[in-house]
Amino acid sequence: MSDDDFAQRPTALREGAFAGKVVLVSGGGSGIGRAAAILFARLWARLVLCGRDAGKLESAGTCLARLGADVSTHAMSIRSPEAVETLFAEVVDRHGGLDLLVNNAGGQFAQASIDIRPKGWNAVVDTNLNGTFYMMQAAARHWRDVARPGCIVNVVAAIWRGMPQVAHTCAARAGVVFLSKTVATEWAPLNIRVNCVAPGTIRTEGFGNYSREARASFSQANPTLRTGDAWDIAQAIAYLGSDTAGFITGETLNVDGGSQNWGDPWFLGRPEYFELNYAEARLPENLEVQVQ
Ligand SMILES: CCCCC/C=C/C(=O)SCCNC(=O)CCNC(=O)[C@H](O)C(C)(C)COP(=O)(O)OP(=O)(O)OC[C@H]1O[C@@H](n2cnc3c(N)ncnc32)[C@H](O)[C@@H]1OP(=O)(O)O
Ligand SMILES: NC(=O)C1=CN([C@@H]2O[C@H](COP(=O)(O)OP(=O)(O)OC[C@H]3O[C@@H](n4cnc5c(N)ncnc54)[C@H](OP(=O)(O)O)[C@@H]3O)[C@@H](O)[C@H]2O)C=CC1
Repeated sequence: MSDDDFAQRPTALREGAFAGKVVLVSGGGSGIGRAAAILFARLWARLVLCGRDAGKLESAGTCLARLGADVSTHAMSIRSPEAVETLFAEVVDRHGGLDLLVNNAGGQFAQASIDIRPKGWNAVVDTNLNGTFYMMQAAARHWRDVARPGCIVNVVAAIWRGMPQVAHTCAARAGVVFLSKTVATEWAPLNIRVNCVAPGTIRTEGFGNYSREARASFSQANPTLRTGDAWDIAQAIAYLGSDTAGFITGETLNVDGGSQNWGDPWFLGRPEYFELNYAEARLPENLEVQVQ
């Protein structure tokens, strides 16, 4: 996976689908956000990238400019409501408005929930839930004030069976899913659609935060027995953000290789209690059968 690869991969979306549209991608300097930004550039969007690391943003901005996009980059943290307000003022000033917000910034660290300290819990919830809300609210206020339609796509996670060893992010992402369902209704009169994309295990720079053992479990965490890549998620984001999805709101699209049905990621490695050992597993007496 590389910028060059994403610049050429086939896409189901129509060339020019985002012509004249301004798309803001948070966390656009790396991984899923960067792949999505490349896809939007190929669909002729004008791009705004934000994240904390100015170097990552600059590198992504250079790549997008090479693809012909009009792009601005903004180093800031979505955890600061003031920084979010400033970002939106800069976007309006520089691009004249916004059409699509992609809330992709986020992350977590692996720890057993019994050990998570308040500062760590708050860091994760503040980023993934509160930061996402500040961005959504700022976008909605903008669209309300200028009486223009808008669209939001939030990147969450496939949390549907819980996420052992990352309880903080599971709680925050569940919050975003139900926040999205709620405002999809509240903001429908403003002509704003709100949807989520729930990735399963997606091979990105973010994997570097996890041990080798954890990463090995990620590729075994769904019935396809492989990880997805950032392009899988980028395309889902662009679809939900496009006019083609104009009748979809309050929805969550899972792009997870079927992880809702089978397989578990273990962020710190699988605890002994959950090790599978069919050879030594004993059935209750009345279920023992003779195998020929
Ligand atoms: C559905 C299946 C999913 C499968 C796989 C998923 C993969 C991904 O999501 S990959 C992409 C994600 N990218 C990341 O996760 C980025 C890595 N994480 C972070 O950037 C940060 O940890 C953060 C955003 C979650 C927190 O940011 P920040 O406020 O900068 O946090 P601090 O580093 O200052 O730490 C605050 C506090 O948090 C606790 N803590 C942080 N890291 C750890 C750790 N590795 N282990 C334990 N605790 C940690 C700790 O309490 C920190 O306070 P201090 O002790 O005072 O440092
Ligand atoms: N890869 C996977 O398997 C999965 C990923 N996800 C989620 O998808 C999203 C993208 O992850 P991915 O691309 O894999 O990993 P990355 O770590 O590459 O992306 C996370 C991005 O979020 C940005 N970010 C983090 N905190 C903040 C903040 N406070 N303010 C602004 N930007 C911030 C980072 O930028 P910077 O460092 O510049 O701040 C970074 O670009 C994340 O929300 C992630 O948790 C969900 C499920 C699975």
